[in-house]
Amino acid sequence: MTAVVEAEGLTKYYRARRGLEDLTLEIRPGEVFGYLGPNGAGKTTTIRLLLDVIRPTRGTVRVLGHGSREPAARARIGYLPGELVLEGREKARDYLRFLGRIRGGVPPKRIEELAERLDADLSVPMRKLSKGNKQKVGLIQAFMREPEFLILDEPTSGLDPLLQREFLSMVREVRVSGRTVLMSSHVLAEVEQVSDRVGIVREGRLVAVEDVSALREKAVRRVELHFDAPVPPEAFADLPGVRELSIRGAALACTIDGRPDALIKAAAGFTVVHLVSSEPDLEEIFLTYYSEAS
Ligand SMILES: Nc1ncnc2c1ncn2[C@@H]1O[C@H](COP(=O)(O)OP(=O)(O)OP(=O)(O)O)[C@@H](O)[C@H]1O
Repeated sequence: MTAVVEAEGLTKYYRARRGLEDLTLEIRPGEVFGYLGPNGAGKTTTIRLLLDVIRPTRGTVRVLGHGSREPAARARIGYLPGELVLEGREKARDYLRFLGRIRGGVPPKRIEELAERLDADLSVPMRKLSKGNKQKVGLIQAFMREPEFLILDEPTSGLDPLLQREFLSMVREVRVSGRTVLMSSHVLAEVEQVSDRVGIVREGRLVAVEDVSALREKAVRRVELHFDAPVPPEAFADLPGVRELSIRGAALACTIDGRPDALIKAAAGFTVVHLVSSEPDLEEIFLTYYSEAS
């Protein structure tokens, strides 16, 4: 099967400033690929190169089997830009219907269905849309044609948590229908819920590509356990993967590298009344990769 994205040594400099350095990456048909990195890492640069909005300094990229300069792939892609410009007096509904017509006949009903799911107000003139509503209009135009390949740049920015969940279920539906998604984000927690694989980009370089399950195992987490009575520190000494252990009476706190299995088995000998496990922080995962690289 042809890869949906095939990038080879893809590099972009904005004059002397590095946007992206030597990206080699394959995105497979039918997968949700999460593209993670902090602000300025090079995510938007990558996406713009895929879409031929900007041209590479070096390297090549093929999208849906076409070179990035051939327009053939564009009609098969749904795209949500990171900074969507929507202006004018036209109502959002009219704008979407217009886009639907020029992009091969999207039934108005489909636009209304998506608007309802995302709780978007389409009766507002574009220039008066709130940030959240703008993002919803952007999502509707990206999803409405049911494209083969969806490229979403920071899709949840400006959406409240309930709508973020709705959005994630829309992504899952795209995946179930066998289509492909590339989604950039700086929030690991949302990406890991829907992605098959994630790429981590930092300072213009792809530092890792991992199956989400493998990434979770590698992640560092802070864990707290509270017991019904003080526990003996010896019971928790030298557990594999457990670091920065502190035990004060009935409360235990530590950091876990990877699997929490050893800690859970040790704790099972006592009565646990409360457990707090923080979501792994993206920054901490980067640190895991840095320590591996050095
Ligand atoms: N048009 C441009 N001119 C000059 N430098 C640019 C331009 N666009 C991006 N850059 C620089 O390239 C680097 C990568 O930026 P990019 O926008 O790709 O990052 P990002 O990961 O998408 O971050 P964000 O989430 O903030 O958009 C940054 O250092 C940025 O300042």
